[in-house]
Amino acid sequence: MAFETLVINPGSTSTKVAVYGGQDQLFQDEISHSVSELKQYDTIIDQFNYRLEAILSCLETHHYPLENLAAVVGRGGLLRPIESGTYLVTEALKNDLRVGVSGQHASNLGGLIADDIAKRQGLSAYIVDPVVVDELQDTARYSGSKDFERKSIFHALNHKAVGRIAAKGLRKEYQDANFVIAHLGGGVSVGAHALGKVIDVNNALDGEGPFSPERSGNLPLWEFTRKMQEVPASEVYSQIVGKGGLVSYLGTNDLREVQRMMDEGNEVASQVFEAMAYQIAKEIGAYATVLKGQVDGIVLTGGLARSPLFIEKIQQYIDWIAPIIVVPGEDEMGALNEGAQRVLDGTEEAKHY
Ligand SMILES: Nc1ncnc2c1ncn2[C@@H]1O[C@H](COP(=O)(O)OP(=O)(O)OP(=O)(O)O)[C@@H](O)[C@H]1O
Ligand SMILES: CCCC(=O)O
Repeated sequence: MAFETLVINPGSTSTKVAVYGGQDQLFQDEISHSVSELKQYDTIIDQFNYRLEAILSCLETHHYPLENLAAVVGRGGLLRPIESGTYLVTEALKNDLRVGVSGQHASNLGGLIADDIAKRQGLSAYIVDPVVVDELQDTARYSGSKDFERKSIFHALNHKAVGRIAAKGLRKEYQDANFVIAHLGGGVSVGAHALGKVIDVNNALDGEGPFSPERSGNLPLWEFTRKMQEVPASEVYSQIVGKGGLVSYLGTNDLREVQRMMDEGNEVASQVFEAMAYQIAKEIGAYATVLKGQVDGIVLTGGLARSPLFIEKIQQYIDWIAPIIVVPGEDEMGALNEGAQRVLDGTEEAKHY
């Protein structure tokens, strides 16, 4: 039996909506939210009704009857640290999404909107592998100061999905293999996957790891602290997430644009391109060390992995470590659906937050 699911993925400037029948996507839409529309709302949670109405009208445009649904699944959110899996949306989970217990993120709306639509049909709502999936080994939690503990915040949904794809390619189960997985998107997260657990990963929302299209990654801390005393508090975080990386060096978060600059002979663009590949490769080497060299494969995924030139640059540093598997782009919608399908068909039990 093919269960139909509604999948909701709120991002910072768009909401993706899709309906699946079993593994097949019946349709997908991306609703764009202009800066001026979003400016009306003080917080992400204040956008709830606006985004909900947009999703409902998208479903109407497709003449999709909500009665056909077996479940609704949303991307979520900055919750408390939890283990990987598909979670039933409960009151406790909704409450933590609303208050932003670990911070504000567009995906906090995923579970809340999924639950609202599910309730209308008397169905359950789920979230799958939110960004706070935490499987860190204890040694990885040390930051170097007793006042700060390292946190696991990364592109868990895509990491886990491509981990399963890579394992299948090696005719193994994900939980029987070791991978270094690098999600290369607007932000970058590189994780050590040991027998199905991400035992260490750079916190992609807090200035750890390599620089990326819009994030700074590690910075010289003392210099940063001094410099940031000169700017308003609201500006400080955006220097790490949003205005860092390619945006800071070249004024764009688009690697394709950077490659156009390089084609026109822009030397700075070429150097920044090289440096981003270098930092990512260095991080991959570090995580291979976390796995003590026992690496079945290195997976390169996300939007940047669509660039053969960028992949080639990284590859030249790391191809001695383990076979490289490139899974370009990401399929968060498919991964959310699969998480819900595993619960609907009884392969997995939904976890409770
Ligand atoms: N064909 C391509 N060639 C080169 N770069 C590409 C290509 N397609 C996408 N990119 C780059 O990938 C980056 C965006 O990746 P992606 O779409 O995975 O990120 P995102 O979803 O916005 O952010 P995140 O993954 O951090 O949530 C941009 O820099 C974009 O220019
Ligand atoms: C940290 C994972 C999510 C994001 O990049 O926004």
